[in-house]
Amino acid sequence: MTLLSLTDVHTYYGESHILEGVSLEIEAGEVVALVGRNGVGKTTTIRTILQLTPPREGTVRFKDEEIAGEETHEVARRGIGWIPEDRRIFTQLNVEENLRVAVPDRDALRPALEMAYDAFPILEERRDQRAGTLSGGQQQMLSLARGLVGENELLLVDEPSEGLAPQVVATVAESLAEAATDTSMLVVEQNLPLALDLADRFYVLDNGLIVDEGSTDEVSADSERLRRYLSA
Ligand SMILES: Nc1ncnc2c1ncn2[C@@H]1O[C@H](COP(=O)(O)OP(=O)(O)OP(=O)(O)O)[C@@H](O)[C@H]1O
Repeated sequence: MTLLSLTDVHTYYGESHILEGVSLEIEAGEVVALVGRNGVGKTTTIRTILQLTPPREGTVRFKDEEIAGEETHEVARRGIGWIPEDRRIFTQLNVEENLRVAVPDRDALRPALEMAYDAFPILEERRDQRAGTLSGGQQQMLSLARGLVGENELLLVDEPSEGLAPQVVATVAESLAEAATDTSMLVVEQNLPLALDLADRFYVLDNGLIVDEGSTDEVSADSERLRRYLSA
C-alpha cells in the first residue's frame, strides 16, 4: 500500500519557487532517504508534507486521501510525526514532561516511557532535568524519543545526525533502525552511510527536482552516482 505520495508538487516561499514539481512515494513499511546538497529543498519537502508550507500546485496524498491544504494539526492527527532539524524540545520542561506531551493517551504513557528509556538510558537518568540544560546530543535523543513514542504511521526525520558526536550518531542510528521495524519513515540526512544503511530506497533532490532515485542496495556511500549531486 502506498502510504504517502507527492505528485508534481510546487512550493514557494513568497516569490521563491523552491519545489519545482516534486513527485515521490513511500510505501507502508518503507524507510526512504531524501538526500541532496544544502539548500535544495529537503526541509521544504518535509514542511510541504506537514502543510507548514502548503504547496501551491500538486497533490499530497496520505493513505489515498488528499491532505494538501489541511491544517498541520490535522495532518499530525492522521499519524504523521515530525522530528525537526532544530529539535524544538520544550526547554523549560523536564525530560519526562517533554515525553508526556507526545503521548496524550494516558494508558499508552507507561509503555511509551519504557520504550524511550530503553532506547536512550541517559534520558531515564536525567528524567527530572530541565531539557534546556541537556547537552546537544541529549537534546537530539529527547527530540527523537519524542517522535518515536508518538505512535505515528509515518515519521518525517530531518537531519537526525547533524551536529552530533560520532558516538551519539551511532546511538541515534540504532534507535532509528529499531523504530523503522514498525514505522515508515522519510529521512533527510547528509550522512550518506547512515542514510543508505537505514533506508530501503533513496531520492536525490537537486534544485527543487528529484533527479535520481533507486534502491539503496544499488548504490554505496562513495558511489559517483550519488556523490556528484552532494558535493558543493
Ligand atoms: N522561510 C523561508 N523563507 C524564504 N526562503 C526560505 C525559507 N526557508 C528556506 N528558504 C530557502 O529555500 C531553499 C530551500 O531550503 P531548505 O531548507 O528546504 O533546503 P534543504 O535542502 O533542507 O537544505 P539544508 O540542508 O541547508 O537545510 C533555500 O534556498 C533556503 O534559503
